[in-house]
Amino acid sequence: MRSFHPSDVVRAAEAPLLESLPEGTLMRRAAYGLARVVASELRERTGGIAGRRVSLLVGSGDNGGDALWAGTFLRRRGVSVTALLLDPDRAHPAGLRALRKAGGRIVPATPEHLGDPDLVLDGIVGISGRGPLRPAAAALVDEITAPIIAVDIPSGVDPDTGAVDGPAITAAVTVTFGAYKPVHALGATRCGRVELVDIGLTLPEAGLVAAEPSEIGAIWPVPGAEDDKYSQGVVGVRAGSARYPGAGVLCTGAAVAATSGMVRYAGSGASEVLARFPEVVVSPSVAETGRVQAWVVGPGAGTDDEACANLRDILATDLPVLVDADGLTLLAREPGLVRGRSAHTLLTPHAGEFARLTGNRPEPDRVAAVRSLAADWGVHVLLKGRATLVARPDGHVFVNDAGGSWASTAGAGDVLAGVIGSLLSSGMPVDLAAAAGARAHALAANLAAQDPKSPGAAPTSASAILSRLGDSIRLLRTHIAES
Ligand SMILES: NC(=O)C1=CN([C@@H]2O[C@H](COP(=O)(O)OP(=O)(O)OC[C@H]3O[C@@H](n4cnc5c(N)ncnc54)[C@H](OP(=O)(O)O)[C@@H]3O)[C@@H](O)[C@H]2O)[C@@H](O)CC1
Ligand SMILES: Nc1ncnc2c1ncn2[C@@H]1O[C@H](COP(=O)(O)OP(=O)(O)O)[C@@H](O)[C@H]1O
Ligand SMILES: [K+]
Repeated sequence: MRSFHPSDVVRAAEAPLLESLPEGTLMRRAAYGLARVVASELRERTGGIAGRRVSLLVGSGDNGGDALWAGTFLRRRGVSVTALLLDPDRAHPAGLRALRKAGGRIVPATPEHLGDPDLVLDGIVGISGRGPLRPAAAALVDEITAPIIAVDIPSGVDPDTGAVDGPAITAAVTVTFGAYKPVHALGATRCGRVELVDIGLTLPEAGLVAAEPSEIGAIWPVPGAEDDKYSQGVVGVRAGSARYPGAGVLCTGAAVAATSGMVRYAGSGASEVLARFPEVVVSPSVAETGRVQAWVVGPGAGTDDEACANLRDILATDLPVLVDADGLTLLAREPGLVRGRSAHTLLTPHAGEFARLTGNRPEPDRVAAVRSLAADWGVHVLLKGRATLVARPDGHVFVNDAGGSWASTAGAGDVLAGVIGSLLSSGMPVDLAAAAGARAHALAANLAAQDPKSPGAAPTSASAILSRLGDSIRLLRTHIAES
């Protein structure tokens, strides 16, 4: 698992090292790692290091100190370094002395001093920064055309929530120290590639984690020698309606693709489902559906009296239940239906549905919001988006950065519900099923946007995502062999 630690935890972990090590050791350790990444980026992008130009944006805190020390190390490799000081009287004194001694140029932070660098280092603010870039920094950043390497975090992006509320850095690479911070998962589009430099911190267990592809590949259920269609879990899907038959087809098809057991469909879209997926066992109603080990209820299922009665009946079982879409709209009116269930419930809202359930949108602190709903209702919650979050009632959260936004298309959520439902029926713990499903779904969306015959990517659709699920699971499972 990759762990993400909030800034107060990182600061607390730094404290004993700051006490025990000679002054400046930790910063120079961080800056040395940073300089190595910058040097390799220079080589990769320009073919060399000596004689290349790097500009440093230097703020008033230790983040600026990191940039100044990295500039010092780069000078020793023949790089031409210019430090632009945003607050000259407060720039890190030791870093400033070292860079000056190493032959760096030190200038005020105005656009005319920006020059034409090969790379820019963002040392404006680190984990103590709050709010957007201030006007002088924002004006300078506006003029930059070179790729930016963010020091620790991209300045202007909240380190703990990834929220952006005004001008902020968009980095090609972020080099972070000691620990990944929440922003590196929650604000991935601002961070670019993230490199971690070990500075020797000892950290507590994290409350926000991401599963590695190999870990998901390793737990993905596949049939064994003793298995049959029932032993691997049967999922019941109550989705689709006369108005939205497609939701039933997409959700059921995704459940079929995700695992090898059996899928039962209950609802009025049975003939559409069968036409596309003849392996599904259909029945016209929930009551007439055979035994299942988990239920998915809600995608396109309507909000009429029958849909409501079905939701009640399904939630009255002692089986794990995933509630999505129309099911969430019904639940918002009657939250009591999930309280005190003997089995787990997973709610899978997008931001709008989240607001329907709680009265508030989840931003800007999406992790806190999803934790609070999960704890208050005693359920698991998957909050959709570019960074999908999965919260357990005990506050533990999985994050999955989709690595792209191709899944932002109608019906993609129906596919996600089917995948996770299938995993739930296999007996996988709810948080892992949700996290693994989100990962496979996001990967399938990225694959669907690509074409092996031509480079680049193009808009895709829910049907295409569904058709690439198998490839996505195969890819995740090949990571087991590689790791
Ligand atoms: N501790 C360690 O051992 C190690 C720490 N390390 C490094 O230190 C970094 C943390 O450094 P830090 O705590 O000095 O604060 P940092 O984030 O540089 O700047 C905050 C200052 O900026 C200001 N400011 C605030 N918001 C702003 C805004 N929006 N726009 C502009 N300015 C803003 C605010 O001052 P103000 O102007 O408000 O008085 C505040 O004082 C950390 O991320 C890592 O890079 C590494 O060297 C490893 C070892
Ligand atoms: N900007 C985005 N980047 C990446 N993934 C996204 C983005 N927006 C939505 N998604 C994903 O696409 C799916 C959309 O689900 P949902 O909103 O329920 O759509 P629908 O109801 O049309 O099926 C979810 O898996 C969500 O995480
Ligand atoms: K920074």
